[in-house]
Amino acid sequence: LDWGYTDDNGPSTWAEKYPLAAGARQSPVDIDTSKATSDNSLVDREIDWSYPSNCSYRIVNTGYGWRVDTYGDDTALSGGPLSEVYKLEQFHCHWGATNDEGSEHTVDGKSYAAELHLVHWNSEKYSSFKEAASQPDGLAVLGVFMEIGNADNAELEKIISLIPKIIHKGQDSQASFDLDFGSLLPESKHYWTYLGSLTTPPCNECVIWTVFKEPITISERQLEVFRSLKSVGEEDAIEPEEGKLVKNYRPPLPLGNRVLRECGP
Ligand SMILES: C[C@@H](NC(=O)c1ccc(Cl)c(S(N)(=O)=O)c1)c1ccccc1O
Ligand SMILES: [Zn+2]
Repeated sequence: LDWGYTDDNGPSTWAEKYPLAAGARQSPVDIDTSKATSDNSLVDREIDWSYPSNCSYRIVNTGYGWRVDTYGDDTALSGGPLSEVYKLEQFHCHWGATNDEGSEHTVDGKSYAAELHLVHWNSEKYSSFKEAASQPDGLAVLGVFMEIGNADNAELEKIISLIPKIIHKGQDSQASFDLDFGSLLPESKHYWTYLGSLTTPPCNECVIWTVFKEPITISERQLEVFRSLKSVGEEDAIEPEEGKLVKNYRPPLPLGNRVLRECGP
């Protein structure tokens, strides 16, 4: 892998091959709640999403984690910090080796056990995800913190049940049952928003970030299934314990002189 999350190819090395990673508008960031400013325009235009509950989808092991590719036809995200309507392209997750780390954004220095990212692109202004990913307002990502709870997350369970089929990099599975993406979001619509980047190479500075304040819960067992994924292909003959994707999060970068806005207490 030319980049990854180990000591020799991890976040501190990315700028060597991906110069954008050293930019001034990088993600994730530590959310310093004392720096967040309320903005009435955010309150007036409530963030709104519509995901049909009968979406078919494909889950793939990209070597960096699992990713669910949606066929975003009748999906829509608008309002809040967004001036146009964005379509859902894919969603994926970041996690750590232990439960006290794993999220990418942190809140006053606190990490959550994992973080879900729903990646949307500005289909009103641009003609493809790829084109949008080269524009400053091209992508809109919803970030959802995940904390350990006793209950399994029922919607995530449908994804988790497919992971044993995609243990190795490059494997994918077409899901047969429906997934209600909306149920992966917290009840409260309160969030922080700022301008940032992809948190993975090539780290394009093209993302309007919206990070929900309220976490959803995931069980320890479910998180362990994530950590059973491998970053290498089936043909890479290595020891059974090697190549496990026990962590795939980028630590926070400086907010710098960017504005951090919030909607809701
Ligand atoms: C390849 C790698 N990155 C993406 O897929 C990706 C694409 C666009 C965006 Cl905007 C983001 S992000 N993290 O800024 O929301 C991540 C990846 C990471 C983790 C799990 C699976 C996986 O495939
Ligand atoms: Zn992500």
